[in-house]
Amino acid sequence: MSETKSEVVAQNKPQQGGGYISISRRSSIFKNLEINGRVNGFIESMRASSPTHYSLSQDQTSWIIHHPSALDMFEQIMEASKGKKIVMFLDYDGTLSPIVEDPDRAFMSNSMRKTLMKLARCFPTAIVTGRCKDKVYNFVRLAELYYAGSHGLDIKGPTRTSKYNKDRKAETLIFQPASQFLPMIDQVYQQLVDKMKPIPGSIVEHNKFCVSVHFRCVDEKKWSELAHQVKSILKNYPKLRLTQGRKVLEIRPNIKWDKGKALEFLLESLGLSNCNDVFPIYIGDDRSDEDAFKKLRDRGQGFGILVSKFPKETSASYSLQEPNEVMDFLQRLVEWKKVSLRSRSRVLMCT
Ligand SMILES: O=P(O)(O)OC[C@H]1O[C@H](O[C@H]2O[C@H](CO)[C@@H](O)[C@H](O)[C@H]2O)[C@H](O)[C@@H](O)[C@@H]1O
Repeated sequence: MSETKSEVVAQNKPQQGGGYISISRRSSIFKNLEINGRVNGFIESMRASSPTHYSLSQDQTSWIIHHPSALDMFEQIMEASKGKKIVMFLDYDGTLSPIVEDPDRAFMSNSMRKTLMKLARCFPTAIVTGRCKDKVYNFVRLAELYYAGSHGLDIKGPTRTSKYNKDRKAETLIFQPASQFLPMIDQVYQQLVDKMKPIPGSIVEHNKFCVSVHFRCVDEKKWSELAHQVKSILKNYPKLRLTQGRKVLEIRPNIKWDKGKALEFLLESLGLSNCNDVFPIYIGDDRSDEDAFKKLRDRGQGFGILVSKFPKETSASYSLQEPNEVMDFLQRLVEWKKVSLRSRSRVLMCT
């Protein structure tokens, strides 16, 4: 897939705050783009995809003002949700499980699993991930959740009945808007595996409707070779597109479908799409989650929470620093629900 300069710029500063590069860092990236051309720009963007440090306290302060901690703002958030149906959308890597070097070992803690189980008893809950749906299911192992794998290209409803799907037949909800891409994705996966063999540390992961090329463990000196190889394959597949996540290049079908669309589809499946009283909360850490954050802003419903220790450009309203804080937030939601149910039943008993 040939890439023009403006496309590279667009990847560095995705639409509507989809980028993950701090303001000061971004301007230096733009300078680099102009001086060194598109290869360096792409490499800068790869470097910025998963920052490990941050130094400018000025940006840090403005970040906290504009994206306060969802834990600190818990009461205000709950006040805003009053009388509305909360629906939970959760990304997996970096949100429910900590980022680790080996993608096959990104396990979720047992306490996170218990929290999710309780959460799903209180609110409809979906996992929305770039991973293959079955792989993420093996990590989460909760049949009462909705799963949207491959960036929302592979959606499946709960297989265990819960309060929210008891009227539906198990496994009725299945949606795969890009099934015609399966053979192409298989082909590209094979080619990528071959091309990545000489690059130590690279990992090619088959995510069913998408492919991930990981460079977290690749020496930075080899990044441009890796990017070059990926692009040389993709130029023969104009129906695929290249996006970036945290130290990962993602190859996806070039169709108008993303995590935001998946969120909308799931709300529709729950019969909540046209309700004014729905309050979706989306928690995620990666660039692809921005599509969902933006969707919530556009709908004027609920809000997004970005999981990040570092200031990033985002359409999310609040922040949490890491998966442990996500778990605290989810536990508080469960407690809040219990208390509000108890006080409602007390009111009913008194009337
Ligand atoms: O949408 P997500 O659930 O966030 O999936 C995006 C990618 O997540 C995984 O990679 C990331 O986590 C790995 C394990 O912690 C880490 O090694 C890697 O550097 C991260 O990018 C997953 O393996 C990818 O396939 C997903 O595309």
